[in-house]
Amino acid sequence: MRSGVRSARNLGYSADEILGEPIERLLSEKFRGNHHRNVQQFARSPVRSRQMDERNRVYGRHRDGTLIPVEIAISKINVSGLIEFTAVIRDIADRVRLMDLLQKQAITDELTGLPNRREFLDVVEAVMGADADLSVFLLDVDHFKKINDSYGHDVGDEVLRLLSEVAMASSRSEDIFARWGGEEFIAALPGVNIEQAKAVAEDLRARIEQQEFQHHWRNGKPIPFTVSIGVARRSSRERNILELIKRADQALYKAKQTGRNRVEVDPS
Ligand SMILES: Nc1nc2c(ncn2[C@@H]2O[C@H](COP(=O)(O)OP(=O)(O)OP(=O)(O)O)[C@@H](O)[C@H]2O)c(=O)[nH]1
Repeated sequence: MRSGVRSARNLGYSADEILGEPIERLLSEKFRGNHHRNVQQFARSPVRSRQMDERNRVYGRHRDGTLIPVEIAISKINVSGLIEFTAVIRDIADRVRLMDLLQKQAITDELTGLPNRREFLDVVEAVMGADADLSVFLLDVDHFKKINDSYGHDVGDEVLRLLSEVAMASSRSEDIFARWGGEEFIAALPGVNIEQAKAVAEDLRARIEQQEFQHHWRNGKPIPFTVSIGVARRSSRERNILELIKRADQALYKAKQTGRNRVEVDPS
């Protein structure tokens, strides 16, 4: 099919350059193959207009070769038995960028860059169906209020960021580590039994106590802090992530009650 393109400035062409060229030239390879069939289908269907937008992202090919997300509104009219098509192609790169950003912000904790509570629950619920081992731990900074009160809120924030870096550096790619809220963090360890989970938590607790990491405080002086951790393993057939977290929380409570800077395991 020859195009009657009037203007394709957003794809890098002037009207003179593109008028009469095959419209496939403006499509990415992925859509080129199916283009002819799609047009035929649309021509035969009773539908008179269609809109393709970011829900089923379509990409146009810019003259310089880059792909640009576009929205295409296509409609047809019957002119004395001849079907004519009109397509309006709109560059939606800015809109797509904004939507991607908003989507990312909705699932990310701003301070640490970790997944937030909602994202953690969504991701872990997806792996809850598997029958393999799954353990979680809840981690809480000890006397964090005192850190804020003694050094200021900014330093408190820095402690939270540092903690998330240390925990992320020691976690595996399949682990899900997230900010649960405030000074509480949570980890899901797929394929890990309770003894292994306890060892992972104990290792992290000890690394933090011994300050085995690089500091970047303003005056170079480390701020000593410790954490308490509660660990629980999914019992057989347990499918409710909140029940599992509740048991980890009870273990955490016990760790706090029995002196802090400890790892406690849920007995069930
Ligand atoms: N700097 C900073 N502080 C926070 C943030 N979120 C929560 N907090 C503070 O964390 C503190 C938590 O205090 P508490 O719940 O009393 O717990 P704690 O002082 O850590 O005591 P224990 O948990 O019993 O060891 C509060 O003072 C909150 O204001 C944050 O994002 N940044």
